[in-house]
Amino acid sequence: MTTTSPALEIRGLRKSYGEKEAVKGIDLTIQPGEFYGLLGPNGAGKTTTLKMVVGLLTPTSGNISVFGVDNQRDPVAAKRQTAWLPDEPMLYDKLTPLEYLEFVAGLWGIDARTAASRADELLTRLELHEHRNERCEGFSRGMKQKAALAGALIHDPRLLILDEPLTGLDAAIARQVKDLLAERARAGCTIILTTHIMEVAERLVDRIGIIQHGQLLAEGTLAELRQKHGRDGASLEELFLDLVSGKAVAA
Ligand SMILES: Nc1ncnc2c1ncn2[C@@H]1O[C@H](COP(=O)(O)OP(=O)(O)OP(=O)(O)O)[C@@H](O)[C@H]1O
Repeated sequence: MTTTSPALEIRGLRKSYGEKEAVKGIDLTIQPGEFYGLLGPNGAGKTTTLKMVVGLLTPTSGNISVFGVDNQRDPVAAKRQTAWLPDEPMLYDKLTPLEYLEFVAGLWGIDARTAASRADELLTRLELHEHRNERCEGFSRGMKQKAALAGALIHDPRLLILDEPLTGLDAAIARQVKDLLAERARAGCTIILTTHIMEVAERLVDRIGIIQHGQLLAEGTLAELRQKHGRDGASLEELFLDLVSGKAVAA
């Protein structure tokens, strides 16, 4: 591992489920501190790609390095630096958020004092502090999502990967989550998220990758995407729809 390594480097990544090839040779480099949005239609291969990055799926071929650590050669070291928030996070419903965070911190081997202070900070930041001793089973979807996000952040990961983190959240909770992510990004955390909400990608992320049929169709900042595709002033939604429908030529 070196300090100059990209936060994430993917080379020639492929994944087949039986006969079906879901990811067809993706190359992607994300630099430390970048906030990256992965967009694509349903079934494009976003979740499959990210699950390979976090070590939940084994690639059919290709390489993935997290801060210079090959995630197949040294999966534990790669995972230590990474957090994964799936689209349907699993919480232990019988635990309170505080117990859940203590439990997750314990899995990472974080000492009790550090865990308690991080849990306190995260629960306060996400406005869950007053519910810290209530069981998660009575929580709304948004509260559960926030507790799961706190769990993902408890080991202070350098790379945070979130699959559809804002789906199904009301406006107030979505704002809290977006603000926390923007804050983490400003503090230097590398963040990758998938979303179908174009406004989120447009406002929150630095760089966008569009995946379709298991391949990276286009990549860049919004300004770069507009320029590359000759669509001055176009919204991300317009660009996205033109690219995936083939009206704009991918570059
Ligand atoms: N466990 C699995 N077994 C077989 N096929 C799968 C499996 N998981 C995903 N697929 C298929 O692989 C392709 C890519 O799926 P994936 O979930 O990665 O897409 P996605 O871009 O995340 O989609 P969405 O936006 O709908 O979440 C799809 O055709 C999907 O049906």
